[in-house]
Amino acid sequence: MIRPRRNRKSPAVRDLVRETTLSPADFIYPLFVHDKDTDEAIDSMPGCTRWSLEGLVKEAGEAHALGIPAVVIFPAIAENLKTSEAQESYNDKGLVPRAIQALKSAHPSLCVITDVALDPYNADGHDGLVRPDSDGNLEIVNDDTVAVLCQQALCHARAGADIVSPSDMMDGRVLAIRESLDAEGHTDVSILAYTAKYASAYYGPFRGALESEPKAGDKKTYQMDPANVREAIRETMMDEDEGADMIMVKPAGPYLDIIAKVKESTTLPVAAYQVSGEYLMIKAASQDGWLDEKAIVLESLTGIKRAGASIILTYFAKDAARWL
Ligand SMILES: NCC(=O)CCC(=O)O
Ligand SMILES: [Mg+2]
Repeated sequence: MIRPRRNRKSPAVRDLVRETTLSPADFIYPLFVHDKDTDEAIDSMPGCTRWSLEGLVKEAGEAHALGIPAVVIFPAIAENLKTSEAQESYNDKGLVPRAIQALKSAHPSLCVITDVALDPYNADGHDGLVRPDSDGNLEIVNDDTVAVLCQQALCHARAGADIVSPSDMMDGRVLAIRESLDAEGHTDVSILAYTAKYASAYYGPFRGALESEPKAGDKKTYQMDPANVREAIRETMMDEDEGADMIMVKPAGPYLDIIAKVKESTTLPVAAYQVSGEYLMIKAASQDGWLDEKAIVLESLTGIKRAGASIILTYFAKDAARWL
């Protein structure tokens, strides 16, 4: 008789036949930073912190020592620096360039990734510039935003970023950023594109962390409709053509089918972002022992990797690296 259970009979046999293995080397650790001397717990994301520069460097060092190769930094920008044109997003003396420099000088082998989008800097809380159209309705404009994103990517590259990661979902930004970087000699700076970023309710806790909730409207004219999968393939083909080095699907857990299909349609490395709402659901359910946090975290990350993501952005990166 054919008995599949023979391949499950002992830990040793299960180790031999396992198809998916998680490793700390799969993780990108998202870290929040603010321009204050103290570290602050984030109410909307229990267990996460808005770090001072000093705290950021220490936390990133601990993660790197556990085998995590990369961090991505998200800045909480002071309210008085937010403007309608988001000029602070390309200030060479701004918080992000200083964070990049501090991280790279303390941990030269750590891969430092930056978020390229305007929402932390934009008085309107949108990823792009908000302008009235001819009828007076507010519009998130594409091409003028891309010009600012190029300035922002250059600012990060000058400060020493290894990878810039546009999360804005404007059309044409990957090519424009690639050309801007190359023209200034940053030919080795990579682009990790948020290729299939969905207009998701799972981002709620993150916007609390950065106080970057859109002031008016939603993000549905630029982020993707959760109902669509073929459109993700179209976005993938475009970002590959435009010169992306890696592509990303976001969120991760509720979008495993997207990860799998995107993986089949590209030869680029595929990343997936286990976002703040996914994090919070596991945290909340584990707090009173309703779920076993460690088991759930490792199972959710294994599922994301099995679906096809070889790179996972997760707020659990440091815990998971410790557990593995
Ligand atoms: N551009 C980064 C994000 O929007 C993160 C969303 C989340 O973790 O919910
Ligand atoms: Mg696109």
